[in-house]
Amino acid sequence: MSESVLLSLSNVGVSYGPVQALSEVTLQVKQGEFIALVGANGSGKTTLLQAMHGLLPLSGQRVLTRGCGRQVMVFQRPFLLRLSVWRNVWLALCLAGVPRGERSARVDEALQRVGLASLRGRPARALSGGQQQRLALARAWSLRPAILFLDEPTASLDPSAKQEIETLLAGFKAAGLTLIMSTHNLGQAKRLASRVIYLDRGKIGADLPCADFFKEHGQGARLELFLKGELRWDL
Ligand SMILES: Nc1ncnc2c1ncn2[C@@H]1O[C@H](COP(=O)(O)OP(=O)(O)OP(=O)(O)O)[C@@H](O)[C@H]1O
Repeated sequence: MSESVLLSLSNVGVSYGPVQALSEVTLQVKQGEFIALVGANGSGKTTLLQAMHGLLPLSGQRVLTRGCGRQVMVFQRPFLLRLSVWRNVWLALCLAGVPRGERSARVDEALQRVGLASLRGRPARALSGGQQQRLALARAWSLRPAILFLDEPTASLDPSAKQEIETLLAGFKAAGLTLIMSTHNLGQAKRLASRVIYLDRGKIGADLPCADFFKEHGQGARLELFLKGELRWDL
């Protein structure tokens, strides 16, 4: 894996009025990593994704490496337009300024990749939840991002749709994409991620290679409880 840094945060804080959602966050994202963000409800995962993506005002420093490339975010519930599957991807390429001559081939390739080529003419909003998420991934993939942010991408899906999305994400990783995903599913983090960042009340509680994160010893007491599913909100 190349060690080139794409994005760094230095002593970053984010607050919503009186709520300090993130504080003292320092990290670097390297090319080709698959980072899972885990932590209890309200620990700051979505806020960190949005801060990394540049969607929120923050204190501290966020630096994108020059020439880092495009960043795209996929949400838990994809926002799809009242258009066909094919047009939803095509329009994203249009808005991103991809030259007209390249668009069709890129849409076709992306739909093929996620297994939706045969549904290209369907209204996007008539797809199942799993298919809609695959369409959101096709749209993201077609933009050829350098970094893909994913906010609980399988949270509302059934087990087989979850598995399909995991397979696609593993394929994205194998193709060299850098991925950063929040998840409540520790099994999913274990299966997909190369690195796990554990957020605890807005701060980084652990930032480890995946295999080290899931070792049963040497963790802080709160992380041990979190891993066992026994972390109470008031502890
Ligand atoms: N728009 C907002 N206005 C005020 N407070 C907010 C807002 N968004 C998030 N917060 C607060 O910021 C903190 C972090 O929230 P965030 O959604 O980032 O956590 P999370 O780890 O993604 O949670 P979950 O797992 O429940 O999705 C929480 O205390 C939350 O209530």
